[in-house]
Amino acid sequence: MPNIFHALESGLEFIDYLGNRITHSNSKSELRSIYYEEFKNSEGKKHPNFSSVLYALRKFNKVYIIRGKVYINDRLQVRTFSDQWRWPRASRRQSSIPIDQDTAGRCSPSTNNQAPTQCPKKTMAKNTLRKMKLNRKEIIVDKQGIEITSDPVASSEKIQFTACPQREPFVVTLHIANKGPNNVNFIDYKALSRFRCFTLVDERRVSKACPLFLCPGESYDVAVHFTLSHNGYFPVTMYFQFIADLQEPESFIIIREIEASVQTPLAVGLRPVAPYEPVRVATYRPDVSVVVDGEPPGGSTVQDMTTVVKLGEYKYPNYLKELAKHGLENHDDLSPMARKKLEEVKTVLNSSLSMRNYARRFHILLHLEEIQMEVDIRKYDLRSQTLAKDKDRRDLLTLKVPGVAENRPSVLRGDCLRVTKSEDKSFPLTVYTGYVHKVELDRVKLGFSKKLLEAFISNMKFDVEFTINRLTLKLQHRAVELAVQHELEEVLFPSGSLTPHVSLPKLSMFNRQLEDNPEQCEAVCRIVAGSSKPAPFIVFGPPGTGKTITLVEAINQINRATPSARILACAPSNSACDLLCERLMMRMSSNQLYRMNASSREPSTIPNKLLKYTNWDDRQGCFVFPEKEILMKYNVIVTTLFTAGRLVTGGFPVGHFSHIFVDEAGQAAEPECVIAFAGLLRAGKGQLVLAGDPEQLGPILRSRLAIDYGLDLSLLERLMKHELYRNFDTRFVTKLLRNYRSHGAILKIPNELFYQGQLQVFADKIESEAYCNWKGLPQEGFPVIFHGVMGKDEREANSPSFFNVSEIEVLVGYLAKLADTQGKKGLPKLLPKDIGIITPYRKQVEKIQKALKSVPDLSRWCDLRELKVGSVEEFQGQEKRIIMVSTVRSTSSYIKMDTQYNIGFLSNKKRFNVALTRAKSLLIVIGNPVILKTDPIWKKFINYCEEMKGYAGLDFKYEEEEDFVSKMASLKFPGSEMAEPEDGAHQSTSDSE
Ligand SMILES: Nc1ncnc2c1ncn2[C@@H]1O[C@H](COP(=O)(O)OP(=O)(O)OP(=O)(O)O)[C@@H](O)[C@H]1O
Repeated sequence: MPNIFHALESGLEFIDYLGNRITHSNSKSELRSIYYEEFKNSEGKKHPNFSSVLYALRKFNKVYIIRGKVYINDRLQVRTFSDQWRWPRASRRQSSIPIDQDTAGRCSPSTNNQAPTQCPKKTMAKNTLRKMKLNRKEIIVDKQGIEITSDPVASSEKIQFTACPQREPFVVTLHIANKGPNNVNFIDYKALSRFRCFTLVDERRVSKACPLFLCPGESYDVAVHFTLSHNGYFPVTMYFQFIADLQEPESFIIIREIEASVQTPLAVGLRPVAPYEPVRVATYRPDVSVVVDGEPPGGSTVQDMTTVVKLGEYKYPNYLKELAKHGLENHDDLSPMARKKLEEVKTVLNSSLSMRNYARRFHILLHLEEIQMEVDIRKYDLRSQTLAKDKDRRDLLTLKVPGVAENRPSVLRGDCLRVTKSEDKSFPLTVYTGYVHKVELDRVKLGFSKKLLEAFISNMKFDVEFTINRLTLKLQHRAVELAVQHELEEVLFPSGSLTPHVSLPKLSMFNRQLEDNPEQCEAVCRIVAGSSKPAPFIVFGPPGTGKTITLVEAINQINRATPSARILACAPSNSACDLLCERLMMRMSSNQLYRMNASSREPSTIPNKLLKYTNWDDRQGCFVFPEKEILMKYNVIVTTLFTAGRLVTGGFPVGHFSHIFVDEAGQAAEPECVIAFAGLLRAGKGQLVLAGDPEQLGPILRSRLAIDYGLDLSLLERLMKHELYRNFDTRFVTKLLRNYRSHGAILKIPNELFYQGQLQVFADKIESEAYCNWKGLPQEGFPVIFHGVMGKDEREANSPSFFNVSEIEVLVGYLAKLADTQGKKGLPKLLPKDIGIITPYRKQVEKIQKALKSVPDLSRWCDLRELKVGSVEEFQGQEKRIIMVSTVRSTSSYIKMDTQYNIGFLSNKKRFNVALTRAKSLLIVIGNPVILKTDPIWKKFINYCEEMKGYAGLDFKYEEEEDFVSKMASLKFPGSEMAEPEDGAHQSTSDSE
């Protein structure tokens, strides 16, 4: 809150400044425009915002306001100026400048392209931005004799400078010279940027109210004083307006772009390795081809488990592709078959899900998803790519695929790519299929036929087509069919009528912590007793409420009570399965517990401590799938949902598993979840247990149609709408609400946003308050930091992924502080494994990992590899003492792209929820507040941090939206009216994708 006397002083100065332009009553919005456009930043002084000034003037009876009009109190003496700042000077030298008087009495030079007043300001502002981008070349050049040079000198059309964070101002001087033969009037200039990290200084205080007459040979300096105390990237576009010919009062514009970068030396090592150049997309080649098959990575898997239940092909009918193309609407282009089937398909999709339409409906939805996947994968095709011989294995070729680590495209070990020689114009065309042997950060290693390897010469160019892996789709198709065949109606659509009332056993818990939580204890007892059978039992609850712990306890109890019990424990992701395994291995030997990985998993991602429980055979250097009979001896098998399908294929008898658990069940689409039990579970005999939270990450799907007809609904979420579960009948469901993970301040916003404030804070005080007195906190006792950084989201070389160096610098600064303070003044000793860094883009992960290695302050930690850096998906179900989040985004026009590719934090509330609920004691979020605040959820979080004084970093105010819009709308640019653009937080005109 600015000092009221300071605001009053500014207010009086402003009234003085208005001089004879002030009338008895002025519209508030007009005064606001003049205040921001002309007065606030033109005197090298820090004036408060307009509202504070107006408030002070009213408070001291200098003005009063009635219906949006500001009335000057008659008793107030308005000083009138006649020095060089005011109109008299202008009129003295060039009285012939035509001045329009607008409704508020403001004077402005007439322009022919004055925007109509009825045009909404926001649209005008957006048009201005669009025009600036489109006409950049035209408006940046010197013209009509005016030349604008700068110190520092511009290179590549930009005035760029890099500074270390500093308190002293950095000055950019703009030298405006009239080198032409005619007089020119310098009538106005503005700095276009939302950020107030600078002040404008010019001796004569040029403005429309006070233009400057430049004779040939005359020049004038304008200085921009930057105050740069924070890391980041601060672009400012300087806008200069002139009138050349006094008879033809059309103004002309010249702009200059300034880019200030504030960096530490660390940033130098993280710079883009090469300018971003998007990969070129292939053009389509003829369909008729001869296919030469490559070498799959078969030698790297030992398959002792024979195939008993074959997986069908489940190809979609052609008519469905036609129907999908037209959004399941009738269309003239439809074939007679498609037209005939349209109603049938729509009837199935529009009817509510039941056992009668179960398989048919999911077949259609999965087909629609596949059709969309086929369309989407074509976007990644490449042309004229060079393959290279692999250094380690000469029988493999490597191909650069820049987005592969972010699943753009999704490529797994064992997948197949099709390549053709770029110059090959033969007919039919020869297509070589290459099998993926290894996926690395930005390249894949491929096994091709001998024929291609023999003909291969370096620098040979190829066109590449990616293909989709149908295995996961086929497994889902088979699962929904098996669910019907094995009559799982009471599992999928439980009536509750077959569920007997059972008495609950009295159990002493392995994990004594659970004994203090009646809900967890009851859930364990009910699962052990099978109280919901044949209906599934659901453990439901927000983050950190002990769902996984409850499942693990139940598994241990079953194992003790019934050693002959056979348990399958699944989750959608490898990381969630690893976590289950980690917690189970505390009480189970490697003879009892088996972690079965898919052969497509990259072996290096398996945590070391799990190795002896897994099917990775270090001696043979490959994954092993043992015989069914051997596997059936394990008490507990842990697999992902998809890999559970391998057990069905291997012929595990129906009913072998007495219990099937699915953790993080809200993350899987229903057919994916069904893979874990269809063909394995005998209804009535086996117990299915689901645990999850629909507010955390859900299924990722591509087809809009499939989503609209419900494929994105998890089985857990669907069942939770069912009467038995909705009313929390304790025989079927336990709702956990005690959060044992996090400090209350960390939970506050997710709790309000997603759980109606029902979550209760039960975290251990010593652990959760461990960082409340850390000296790195802006506010003692509040272990949440939002650190505002005005960074730049960059890309490099061919990679579509983003990174933000300024955010990494800030992040590393916090890490260094943490490393330095650990074990001191009551702080716990800290190890790299206690910290997690979440960021949505693979490139940022890579750059953070690089930065970690290069910072001397962090070298005291010997095993930095244990500091996990990854996406939200990799953190679902996990927790760390300290979580740092780098949001990366700093340009709003990319947000749509993030939504399209299912990455990024904005516009995905589930990702926000998971990321912000992983920390136990300290949460540090680093991001661009302007961009993030465009999202209501992030806005709430940042406002909360500001209110609680947990806000750090970028401390200068950015212009309020209304003021910025007014300023932009008032600018005059050449060029026709454009469609609405997207506005960015960076107002540099060169922002481009
Ligand atoms: N009854 C309890 N008493 C004390 N601590 C507990 C209790 N139950 C769970 N915890 C602890 O709470 C933390 C979160 O548990 P867990 O990972 O099982 O939660 P979750 O509900 O599965 O979380 P998420 O939804 O994020 O996957 C763990 O550190 C666990 O040890």
